[in-house]
Amino acid sequence: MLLDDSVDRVLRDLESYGRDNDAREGDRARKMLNLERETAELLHILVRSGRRRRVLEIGTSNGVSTLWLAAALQAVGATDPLTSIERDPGKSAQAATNLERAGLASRVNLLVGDATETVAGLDGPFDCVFFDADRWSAPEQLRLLLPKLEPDCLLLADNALSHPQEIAGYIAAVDALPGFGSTIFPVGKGLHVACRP
Ligand SMILES: C[S@@+](CC[C@H](N)C(=O)[O-])C[C@H]1O[C@@H](n2cnc3c(N)ncnc32)[C@H](O)[C@@H]1O
Repeated sequence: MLLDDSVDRVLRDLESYGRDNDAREGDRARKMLNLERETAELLHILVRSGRRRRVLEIGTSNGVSTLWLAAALQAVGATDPLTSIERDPGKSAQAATNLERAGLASRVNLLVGDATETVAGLDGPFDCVFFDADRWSAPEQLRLLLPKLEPDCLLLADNALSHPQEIAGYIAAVDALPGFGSTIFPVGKGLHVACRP
C-alpha cells in the first residue's frame, strides 16, 4: 500500500467525482482532467524512491496529483512544501479543501495564477518539476526554471502519448538540455521522465 488509508479514501472519492464531472461537463475548462491512478502511482514512486524534496507542480486542478506528490514528500520527511500552480481559483480552492481532508494541507503551497508568470517569480531551487498544465507553454516555463533547478533533477510531464504534437516542443527543449536523459513510460496518457543524474 503506497498511501495511508485516509489519503487513499480521499483519492478514491476524487477519482469518482472527476469521472462523473468530466463525463457531464462539455466545457473543457470545467473538467478536472485528473491524472490516472497508475500514472499517479508511478509519479509517487519516482518522487519517493528518488527522495525528492523540492518539488514544483504546474497544473493543480482540484489536487489529485497534488495529493500523491504531497504524500511522497511526507514519506521522505521533506521539510519544504510542494509548490503547485493553477490558474483557475475555483479549482485551486477545491484542491485546498481536498488537501485539508487528506491531512496534507501543510505540505502544499497552492499558488493561483498563470503558470509562466508565476514560475518567473519563484526562487527555487527545485529537484523535481511535474508539468501538467497546457503543453504549449511548458517550454517557456522550462526555460525560466533552468537556473532554478538543482543539478540532480527530475522532470516529469504527462500527456506524452495522448498529445504528441502539443508536447513535442517541450520534449525537444528537454532533449536539447545538456546532461539530461529521458524516456516515455506508456502508462495512462504517457509520462515523459527526464533526469540529470
Ligand atoms: C490536466 S489538468 C491538471 C490535473 C492535475 N494535475 C490532477 O492530477 O488533478 C491541467 C490544469 O492546468 C491548468 N492550466 C492550464 N494551463 C495553465 C496555465 N497556463 N497556467 C496555470 N494553470 C494552467 C488548468 O486549469 C487545469 O486545471
